[in-house]
Amino acid sequence: MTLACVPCPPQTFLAAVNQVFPAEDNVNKHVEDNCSLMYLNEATLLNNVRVRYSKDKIYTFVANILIAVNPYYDIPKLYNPETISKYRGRSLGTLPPHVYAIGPLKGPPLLTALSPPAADKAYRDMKVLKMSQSIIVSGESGAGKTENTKFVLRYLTSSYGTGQDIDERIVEANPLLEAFGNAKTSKEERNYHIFYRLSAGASEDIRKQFHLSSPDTFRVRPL
Ligand SMILES: Nc1ncnc2c1ncn2[C@@H]1O[C@H](COP(=O)(O)OP(=O)(O)OP(=O)(O)O)[C@@H](O)[C@H]1O
Repeated sequence: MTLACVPCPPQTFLAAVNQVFPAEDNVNKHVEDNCSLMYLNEATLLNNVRVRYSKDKIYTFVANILIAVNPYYDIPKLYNPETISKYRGRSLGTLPPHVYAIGPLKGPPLLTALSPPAADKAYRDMKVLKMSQSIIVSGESGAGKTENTKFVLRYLTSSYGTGQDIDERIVEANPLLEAFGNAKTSKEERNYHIFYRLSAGASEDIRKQFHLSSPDTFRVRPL
């Protein structure tokens, strides 16, 4: 299903009864948490996210999961320092859904889902429960996972950090860490990206030690 950027004009369809689900009369009404929808089904959930997105409200809760729609443009003031301080230490649900609060679709819309609602809750749970916390960020390619992860890092380091540029350092290390997990399996490339980075960037000594040549000359036997 493709979500439109603006609410579509009402249309009439003929459908079998078992394909029809209840919805509120006012299709432009939206709620901050999909669980608060009077009728919860795939269509009402997607409509809620769509209506919110058309108003630049790209974040929506589903209980303690956060859905984010990639806006593909900078929404003014959404991530500025004032917004960061507004969310600091605030319980989940007391402020509108935001990646700073918790744990997130476009062009056609793309969705990223973060669980648990991310940043502030993860930090407070770490302090209170004295346990390491994980934030799961999931979504299709281009959904905004990397961007939202950066927002979370920036939020945590500017709210609770020591003032060093630790967020930049983590963000800069990201492509390198991703290279250990990403591999393309087309005919031209059959290894993890880190291998090509290593063969491209290694000094002469390292190349000799690991028997590496230029990445362009690397071939593996076809499976
Ligand atoms: N919240 C946002 N505000 C503005 N632009 C955004 C936002 N989220 C994503 N984008 C835009 O969408 C692009 C793609 O997002 P991103 O790289 O985070 O996707 P991804 O889910 O990590 O993709 P992949 O899985 O392919 O790495 C970004 O480069 C940025 O231009």
